[in-house]
Amino acid sequence: MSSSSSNAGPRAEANVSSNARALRKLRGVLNLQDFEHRARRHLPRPLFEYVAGTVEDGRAGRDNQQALLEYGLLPRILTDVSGRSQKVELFGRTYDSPFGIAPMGLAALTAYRGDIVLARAARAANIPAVLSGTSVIPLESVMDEVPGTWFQAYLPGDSERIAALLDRVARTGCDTLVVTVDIPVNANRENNIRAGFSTPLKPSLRLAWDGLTRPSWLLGTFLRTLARHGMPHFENSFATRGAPILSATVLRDFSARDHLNWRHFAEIRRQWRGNLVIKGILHPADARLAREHGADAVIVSNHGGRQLDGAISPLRSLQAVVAAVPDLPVLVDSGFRRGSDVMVALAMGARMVFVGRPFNYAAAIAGEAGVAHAINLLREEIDRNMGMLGINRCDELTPACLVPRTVS
Ligand SMILES: Cc1cc2nc3c(=O)[nH]c(=O)nc-3n(C[C@H](O)[C@H](O)[C@H](O)COP(=O)(O)O)c2cc1C
Repeated sequence: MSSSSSNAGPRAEANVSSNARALRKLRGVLNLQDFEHRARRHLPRPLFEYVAGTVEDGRAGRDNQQALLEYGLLPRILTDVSGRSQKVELFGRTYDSPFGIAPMGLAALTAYRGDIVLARAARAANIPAVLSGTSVIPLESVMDEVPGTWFQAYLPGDSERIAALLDRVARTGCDTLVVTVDIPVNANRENNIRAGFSTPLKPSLRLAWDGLTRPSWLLGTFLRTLARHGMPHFENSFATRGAPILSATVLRDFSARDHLNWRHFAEIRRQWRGNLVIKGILHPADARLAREHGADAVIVSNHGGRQLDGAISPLRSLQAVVAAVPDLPVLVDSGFRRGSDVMVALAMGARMVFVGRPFNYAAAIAGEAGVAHAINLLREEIDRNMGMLGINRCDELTPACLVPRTVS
């Protein structure tokens, strides 16, 4: 018997038992919101607050929920919905659902190998996933393991450093670059300060206690990462490796993000040959400028309520953005949790919706099986809702499917 076949038994058994463990953790998780309660119990408080939190008074975050309540769906009946398909086409590729996984920094700190876990689950379900520029796994490793993953960059207003990073990204074979533009200055995340979260994390008794009281995260994510991959660093902010994630002294380099402007974007367009997406637009005029400067798609977003407090929900400007750039795919994120939420956005003209936090929690709680479960839940909700709305395809969703409602 070859050594590989003699190992297959124990390895297969280990996989079965880890799947069984994951399934146990997912029991009772019936929708995307359910992941949050589990994650609160699983993650150390500073990390949970970092993911869950918004900014200042949480107005932008609340408006993401409020705006969704202001639209109802108007079903048609007896239309024969037996041919339902939620596939959508984007950049010449057909995805199996009209949603994807938004970029989230430090995903490998909340879940073991989080960025890879998210990307693998997305690939298995044939939906897009975006690797954050604030990630701690080198983008080369992620792109090697999961080709087709998109990459998101936070760029400084510095042509040389932009060019060097884009060179690096292009060398990985990545075909879709997302440039996030709604973070010219650091947001006022008071909740992070209160919860003891900072980047880099500063070692302290409180942090140690927060970790010790979450042993499954401590052993299964943090210590496992340290043992197998060493101290995580910010790997993908620039062309070269950045600071370690746990450090008493090092400051993250945010330099010159406030210098970034359309001239840089034009340079990016000249250099980047793949699909170019601009993330963090709310104003229709900016969508028009994005198109004029060569963007291939825009993501209408208020960053999940994490940047400008008081910023409107992207849903409030979505239709105006679609009207401003009718020939460009318009994508959207911030606060979408239900299949019906996704459908409201599609009815307003979005091609695809991105979802953040719930996928992060799902990876933290149950790894790839957790993310697959989250994707399936949302996919099934969309499928059911298509049936009940009387449609077979996403492009049948139009403003005629929506009725504004007055919410007191
Ligand atoms: C923990 C966390 C980290 C994030 N990091 C990034 C990032 O590195 N780059 C980025 O463009 N957006 C980042 N975002 C914003 C998301 O891409 C997305 O816009 C937002 O989460 C969508 O809102 P939702 O979480 O309510 O679905 C982050 C969001 C969260 C929750």
